[in-house]
This record gives sequence, structure tokens and C-alpha cells, in this order.
Amino acid sequence: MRNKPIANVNADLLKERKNCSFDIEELTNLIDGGKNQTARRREIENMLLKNMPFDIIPEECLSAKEKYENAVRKSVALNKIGVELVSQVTKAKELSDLTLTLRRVSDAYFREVTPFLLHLGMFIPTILGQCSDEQVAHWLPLAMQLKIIGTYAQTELGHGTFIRGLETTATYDERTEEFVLNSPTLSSSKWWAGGLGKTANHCIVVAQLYTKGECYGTHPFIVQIRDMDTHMPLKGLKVGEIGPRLGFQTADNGFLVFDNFRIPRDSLMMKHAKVLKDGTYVKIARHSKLTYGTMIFVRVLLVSEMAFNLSKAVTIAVRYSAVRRQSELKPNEPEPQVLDYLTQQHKLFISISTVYAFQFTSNWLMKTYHTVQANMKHGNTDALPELHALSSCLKAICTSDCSAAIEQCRFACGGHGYMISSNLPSLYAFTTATRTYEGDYTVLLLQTARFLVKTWEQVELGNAVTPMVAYLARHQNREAWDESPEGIIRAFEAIAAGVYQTESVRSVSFGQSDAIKDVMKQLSDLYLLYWSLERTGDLLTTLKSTLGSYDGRVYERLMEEALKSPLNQEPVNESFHNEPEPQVMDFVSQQHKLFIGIASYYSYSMTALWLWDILTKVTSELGVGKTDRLPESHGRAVFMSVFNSEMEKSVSSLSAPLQAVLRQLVELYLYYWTLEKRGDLLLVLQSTLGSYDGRVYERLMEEALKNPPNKEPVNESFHKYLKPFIQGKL
Ligand SMILES: CCCCCCCC/C=C\CCCCCCCCCC(=O)SCCNC(=O)CCNC(=O)[C@H](O)C(C)(C)COP(=O)(O)OP(=O)(O)OC[C@H]1O[C@@H](n2cnc3c(N)ncnc32)[C@H](O)[C@@H]1OP(=O)(O)O
Ligand SMILES: Cc1cc2nc3c(=O)[nH]c(=O)nc-3n(C[C@H](O)[C@H](O)[C@H](O)COP(=O)(O)OP(=O)(O)OC[C@H]3O[C@@H](n4cnc5c(N)ncnc54)[C@H](O)[C@@H]3O)c2cc1C
Repeated sequence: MRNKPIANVNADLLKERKNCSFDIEELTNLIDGGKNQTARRREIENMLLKNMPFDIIPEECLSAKEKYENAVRKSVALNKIGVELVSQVTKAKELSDLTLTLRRVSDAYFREVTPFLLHLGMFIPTILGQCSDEQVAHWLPLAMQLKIIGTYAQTELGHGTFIRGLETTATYDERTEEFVLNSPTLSSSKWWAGGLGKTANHCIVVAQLYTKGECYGTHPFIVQIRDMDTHMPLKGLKVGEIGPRLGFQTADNGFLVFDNFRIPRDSLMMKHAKVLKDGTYVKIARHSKLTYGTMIFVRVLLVSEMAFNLSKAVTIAVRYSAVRRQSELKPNEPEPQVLDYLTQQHKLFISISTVYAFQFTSNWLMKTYHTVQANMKHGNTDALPELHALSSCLKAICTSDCSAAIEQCRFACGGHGYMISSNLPSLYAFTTATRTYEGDYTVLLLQTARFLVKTWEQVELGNAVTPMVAYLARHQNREAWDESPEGIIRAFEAIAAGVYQTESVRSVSFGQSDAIKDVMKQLSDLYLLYWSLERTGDLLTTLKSTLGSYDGRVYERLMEEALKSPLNQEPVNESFHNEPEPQVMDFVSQQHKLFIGIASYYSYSMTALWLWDILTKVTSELGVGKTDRLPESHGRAVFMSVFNSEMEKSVSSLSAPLQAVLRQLVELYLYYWTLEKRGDLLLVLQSTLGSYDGRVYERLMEEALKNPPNKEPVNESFHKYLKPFIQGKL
């Protein structure tokens, strides 16, 4: 399909393509994983092109409800083809190749994401990773053939990061051999699960397991939540859509609240732990964190997801930069393509290199994941901590870098990059969420830091460590690395860079032509050089700090430095004899620090009262609490001039002494009431999270309940598309 020449191609793009130093098909094969995979991908693309319904009206022009219904319509058509293709597959490797190809190709049909994303990305993997063999035999075919639609509800209003703090309870009732699910508090409401709001009829629920009066910690349960025929929520639970969000608009992220909701005993996913009929708890897992397995899997998947999303963004930006011409550099000559500007290349090329860094690392990480899984099947969990640390840090870095790089791509496309139709805003909205979900950036980096510190302790004791962290032992020389946070981060970056370089060299070392090798080498060098320049500070071995020295001799060093001061070279300074010591208040620099703060404060307050609408706009974007830190001088200038002129207008016709007193009174009044009523001022934040009274969860739930999709218990797309599809009548 893509090989055919396309008519009316922009001349600049054609010229750029002609300049390519290597065979594009060869690189395509490398990216796909081989010639056969490229051919298979194209076959699937063609099949979808023939059978998939396209949007009649652009997705972004639809209402929220229409967007969701349109996404269901397309997902059902896509899944019909997917299920058919999956049924023809016999080998596990073919299945995983096919799933990934379908995932990639299907992206072309959604500006946002499919409501089935969690079904594929977490529901099926959790069945595979958390169910006993008998449970897999029951649930997997249903899920693979989409006879049931599932999601993964772990996060609650009150807790996402701290899983051990989840509040939903599953209490075993041995009389009926059932678990009773309850949401004891508002903050225990399940929140966020994709597809839960309207689409899913099953859900994996992570809850605190109680039996015989004991709590055994969080466990996953597979729970039916909607009637299979009517799709109505089952009695004993409240389920709905959480409301508009930055991206993921068609993923119907939902909430779920249980009120004595009963589920059979075997709803507990029993690969790692069981509850016997009489309520006895039996632990099977050799490692306490195996119930967190799906998260590791998705973190691994996300590295390749980021490579893919960034590859789309940078392809858009590079193509557009070849087409876009701007600024007359030489009179009467054509304006240059923006791609020719070095500054533009700086924005774009690092993204290209990052795509390959992520993709090579992702291939390697997935292989590592499968090796560790295979070992764990035989009871060996030794490599799990390292896999957790590795997947955590790579997930954190790649999601963060990816959304930042996509922003650069958007900047590189100027104003047009801000159009939804450019797809860059949607790519950004999708990827910036990945920095938070499946483990927040900071939290995951801290997990890795914890592992590195523990490894370091082993190195100190002279114990053997795994090859991936063996460099810690090599760098025991304090000049090269230290145990400060910077040192740990630097070490972690060394891992990522090392993998990229070795993997990219390995991947292109056979088969591939010299031209491809050259380009890959250049990209690899670019990535390494770019980051060593970006992180020059971290790479410097001397911290140049009295406080941060390795030996901790803080006070000695502070004293040594103090003694070097020129002022200490004479016992009595001559100013003792000649001039009185000034009050610090008299120093102009001190006045500058203090008075500008006071003046700014009044300016904001005045502007708040007299120009309420401007404040509302500015603060709703920046937050009242941040106005005193407004970075833009423009913003400051507006506040200052409004303050001055409005004040002058009010008092200018009065006598001078009265003006002075009134000004003081106004200042006092404003000062006093701004502090007293800061809660009211905060109302302009228009935020469920930033309300003065801190009733965050109540407000989130109130807003969710106002959400139009929750006005009807079952969306009509269920009757039109989902039900006929599930029942095989479509
Ligand atoms: C055929 C199928 C094919 C599928 C194809 C799919 C195609 C689809 C493509 C793409 C899919 C991607 C899209 C998916 C969309 C997902 C949408 C979002 C979903 C979600 O967000 S779900 C919710 C995710 N939630 C989180 O990630 C929560 C983050 N929090 C945690 O992970 C943990 O709570 C914590 C790690 C921060 C802390 O846990 P805690 O129990 O308190 O542990 P600690 O005290 O800190 O540490 C104790 C000890 O445990 C070790 N440890 C922690 N976690 C793990 C782990 N996961 N594995 C192993 N070990 C772990 C930790 O290191 C400590 O060890 P130590 O004591 O130091 O030795
Ligand atoms: C688009 C999207 C889709 C999602 N889909 C799902 C889903 O399908 N199923 C599901 O179960 N969940 C889902 N989630 C929830 C997601 O997994 C959580 O939001 C995520 O794990 C972060 O947890 P949190 O919201 O509790 O953040 P918090 O932990 O409250 O984070 C707030 C801040 O506190 C900091 N912080 C928290 N703990 C620490 C710590 N120990 N040390 C230092 N700093 C800390 C964080 O770094 C962050 O800056 C989704 C979220 C989003 C945005």
C-alpha cells in the first residue's frame, strides 16, 4: 500500500526523500522486526483500510457523548477483524506480534483512545498473570473473543500510588462461600479505570482481603459489574463516568462504589493466593509483590508505546518542516524550508534519535521481561527486584521525555501545530498522562533509587551484583561517582545510554547496509552527546560544595572556606575606625528585596478587587497562590499599571493629606481582607483539587455525577453496537 507512488506529493518533500542516504525499505524492515513482519503489517493495514469505517465528521468536532459513541462504533468494527485474525493464530509468538501490529495500526482510527484499551492492555494481561490455570481456561477465551469486556480498577479517589493504602474491602463469608465487596468511605471509591464508565461489563477490582477476621493485604478479584443482556449496573454497586479530562476523552474512565456487593469465592484471582471454602488463606507466591505483576508488564509495554507515539509526532513535524517555508533570508530568493534552520533541526533531530533509543531499549526490555517471567515459572524470583527497578526507571524517563519531545515537535510546527487536526495536541494529551498512570514519575524513580542504594550496600560489602549494576563496583572510585541523588540519577542514565548504544549496535550489526549503520551510529551518538550536554552538571565530579562533600566534613569545610575570606585577613576592618556599621535595612539591595515584594503584593490585591475578570482569567490559568511568582514581566507590568491607574482615578480629586490617609486605609483594608478572605479568592481557581476547604473527594464525586454520560444508565451505543457484537450478531 505505502510502496505505491502517490500523486501530487509536495516537491520539497520529494526532494528531501531523494536525498536520503539509505534504502527506506531496509529501515522499515528493521523497525518492523524483519521483512516478513513488514509484509504482514501491510497485509493487516490493507484489510483494515477496506473494512474499517472512517470518521464522517472529525472526531474533535463531536460532542463528548458523540465522541464516545463514535469510538465504540469504530472499536467494535476493529475488534471484529481483530478477533477473526486472532482465531487464526496458533503460536504464542504470532499472537503477540499480531496484537502489537493491531495495536499500532488501530491507532490510525482514533484521535483519542479506544474504550477497549484497558481490556487489551490490562484486563487480559491480568488474567494471564494473576489467575490459576483453571481460571485462565475459563476467563481467557471469553476475554480474547470479547464475549466479556473488562477493565482494571485499582486506583481509588484517595489512593493511586500507595497501593497498600487502598480501602476497598473484600470480606470472605464462609457461610455462603462469597466475598462481600464494600467501599467503606468516599475516598475508597474506585476512580479512573478506563472503559469502566460505560463500556465494561467486567472489572478487575483490587481490594483488601479479609478472612477469618484477618486482613491479608491487597488482592485482585474479577467481578461482573453489568448485566450481560441489559448492560444495567448490578444491584449493590454504583458506577459512572468520572468527567472531562485533558486526554483519554473516549476512554470512558469510570468510578465504582460497592455496597455489600457479593461475588463468588473463585472471583479471587488465585495464581498467587487462595482462600479455601472454609476461609483458610493459602499463600502460593514466592514473592510478596507478584500481585503487582500487571503493572510491571504495562510499564514495559509503555516504553515501546512512547517510541511509537514520539515517532508519529516527529514524523509529522519533520514532514511539515520540509514543506513549511518562512522568512526571506536573501532578497528575491525563495524563503528557506524551516527544516534548514539549525535551530529547527535542534528541536527535531533529538526526537528522532530518542525514538530509536526507546525502541531498541524497549525490544531489549521486553526480552528481559520474558526471561524473568520464564525463570519465575520455575520458582526463581531472584531477578524480579531488578526488573521492577529497571521497568520503573525506564517507564518514568521515557514517558517524561516523550511528552516533552512531543511538545518540541508541536513548537516546531508553529501555530498550526496547535490545531487538533495536526494530531500533535492529542499525542501530547495521551503521552503526558503516561507520566502519571501506571506509577507516577517521581514515585517510580524513587523505587529505582531504593534498588540502587541497596545494590550499593552490597557493593560496599564486596558482594556480587547483577551485570546491569556491576558498573557500581567498577566505579567505586569516588571521583567517578558518589551516592548523592545526582550520583544515583547519573548512574541510572548510564544504564539507559549503555543499553541503547549496545542494543543499537547489536541490532544493526548484521544484515543491514553500511548506510543504515552510519545513520544509526549518528543517531546513537547524537542521543549520547545531547544528554551528556543536557546533564553536564550531573556529570561533573566535583560538587563544589562545602555541604555536599563525600566525607561529610561539613563544619570543617565551612570553617576552612570562612578562613579564606579576604575579610578575615585583617583582625579589625578599617570601617570600625571610620564609619558606623549600617543597618541592613539601609542597603539598597535589601530594600529592593523587601519593597518590591510589598509593592507586588498590593498590585495583585488591587487588581484582584478592581479587575476581577482579569484576575479570574489569569488566576484560573496560573493559580492565585502563584501570582506572586508570575514569571513573565508582561504579567507584572499589567498588574502594576492597572494598580497605579485605578488607585489614582479613585483618589486624585481629594486633598493631598486625605489622599495619603485613604491610600493607607485602602492598603490596610486590602491587606487585611486579602489575608482574611484568601479562601474566597481561591474560589476563582475553579478547581475540584484546589478548593479552600479541601473537600477534594466530595467535589470530584459531585462533578462526576453532573457528567452528562451519567444521566443515562446505559448508553445507546450498547444496544446499537456492543450488544450485537458481544452476542455475535453484528
Ligand atoms: C495478549 C495481550 C497483549 C497485550 C497487548 C496490549 C496492547 C495495548 C497496548 C498498550 C497498553 C498500554 C496502555 C494501558 C493503559 C493503562 C492505563 C492506566 C492504568 C493504571 O494506571 S492502573 C494503576 C497503576 N497503579 C500504579 O502503578 C501504582 C503505583 N504504585 C506502586 O507500584 C506501588 O504501590 C509502589 C511500588 C509505589 C509501592 O508499593 P509498596 O507495596 O508500598 O512497596 P514498597 O514498600 O515501596 O516496597 C516494598 C518492596 O517491594 C518492592 N516492589 C514494589 N513494587 C514491586 C513490583 N511491582 N515488583 C516487584 N517488587 C516490587 C520494592 O522494590 C521493595 O523491595 P525491597 O523491600 O526494597 O527489596
Ligand atoms: C489517564 C489516566 C488513566 C488511568 N487509568 C487507570 C486505570 O485504568 N486503572 C487504575 O486503577 N488507575 C488508573 N489511573 C490512575 C493512575 O494509576 C494514578 O493516577 C497514578 O498511579 C498516580 O497515583 P495518584 O493519582 O494517587 O497520584 P499521587 O500519588 O496522589 O501523586 C500526587 C503527587 O504526590 C507525589 N507522591 C506520591 N507519593 C509519593 C512518595 N511516596 N514520595 C514522593 N512523592 C510522592 C507524586 O510524585 C505526585 O507529585 C489512571 C490515571 C490517568 C491519569
